[in-house]
Amino acid sequence: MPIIEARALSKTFRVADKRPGLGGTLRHFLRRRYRDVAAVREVSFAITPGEVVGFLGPNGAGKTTTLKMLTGLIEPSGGRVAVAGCVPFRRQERFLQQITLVMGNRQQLIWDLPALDSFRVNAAVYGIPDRVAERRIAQLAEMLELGEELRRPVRKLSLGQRMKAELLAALLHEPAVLFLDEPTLGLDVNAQARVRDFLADYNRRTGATVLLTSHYMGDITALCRRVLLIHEGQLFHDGSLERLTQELAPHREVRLELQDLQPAGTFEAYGVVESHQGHQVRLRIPREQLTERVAALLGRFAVVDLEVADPPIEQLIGELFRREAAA
Ligand SMILES: Nc1ncnc2c1ncn2[C@@H]1O[C@H](COP(=O)(O)OP(=O)(O)OP(=O)(O)O)[C@@H](O)[C@H]1O
Repeated sequence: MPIIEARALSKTFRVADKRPGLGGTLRHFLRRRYRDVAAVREVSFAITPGEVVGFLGPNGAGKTTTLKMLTGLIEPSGGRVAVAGCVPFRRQERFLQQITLVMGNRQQLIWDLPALDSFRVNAAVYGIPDRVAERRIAQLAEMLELGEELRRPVRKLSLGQRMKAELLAALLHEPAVLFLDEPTLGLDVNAQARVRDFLADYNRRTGATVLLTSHYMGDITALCRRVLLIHEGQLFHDGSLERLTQELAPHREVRLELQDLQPAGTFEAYGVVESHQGHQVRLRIPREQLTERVAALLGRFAVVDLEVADPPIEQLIGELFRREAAA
């Protein structure tokens, strides 16, 4: 039984079609014109309990709008959606008790108070008894490596500490479903890694379901076996990141470090030469010919180092959408 299910889920926003300047404002005032923006178009997917799913797509693809429909913040224009057996937009208590939404660019903690005070407010809102709340705060604080910081006003915390405190606040009611929109936004590499480790650990310990958007591919590769890729409001891919990489890049990249210099043109027979400078060579080789070509390279040249990699997924997705836009 899926815990999140979307069927032909759609959202169209009606936006004012106003020309710039005073003239435009006056004209709009006298004769209002609107146009429809189809932010999400017939998106369908099902997520089973315990899955950690990445939600990818370029800016404006419709990720946040989808998350808002899944959490009941906005009403779908079409289709059906169910989360934890509830219709999100009804915002029933039973639903709110089972979900949480964390947005990297918004905060729910009270700026001038210590995070601990905000946690107590949250605990009261969710009807969590004091002793239970204290125990959960202690447990989550340990997992998140938070301590004395929680007694300082939130405004005095670093971005990374604040984000971890936000996560703690969002998880206090032990939701079964976590919707995370850019949870590592703006964090430095170390803080990103800590938030990531925490999420992986939390999922392992509690079996919570996670749907996560991130511009940092590192988050997605570290956490998600499955990814949904959305583009211009439509679902483009639903499956493993590996399969997405294979679909987008039917080749792999081979990087060689040679012992001896070789003349230009030497490697054209082995693949598409992306660069050849001094002892370093980068080749694109079709996946199905990889073993045979690498064996041939190793047989023919003195190779000091060899690395086989997939092209970066950001690059592949970027290329794909540029190709689509040009078509
Ligand atoms: N309240 C709104 N009113 C009108 N249009 C909106 C509204 N919210 C979103 N849109 C439009 O819907 C489309 C999808 O936006 P959305 O914020 O869901 O994208 P996103 O994938 O989350 O992008 P990003 O990665 O930049 O956050 C965009 O064209 C956006 O301008």
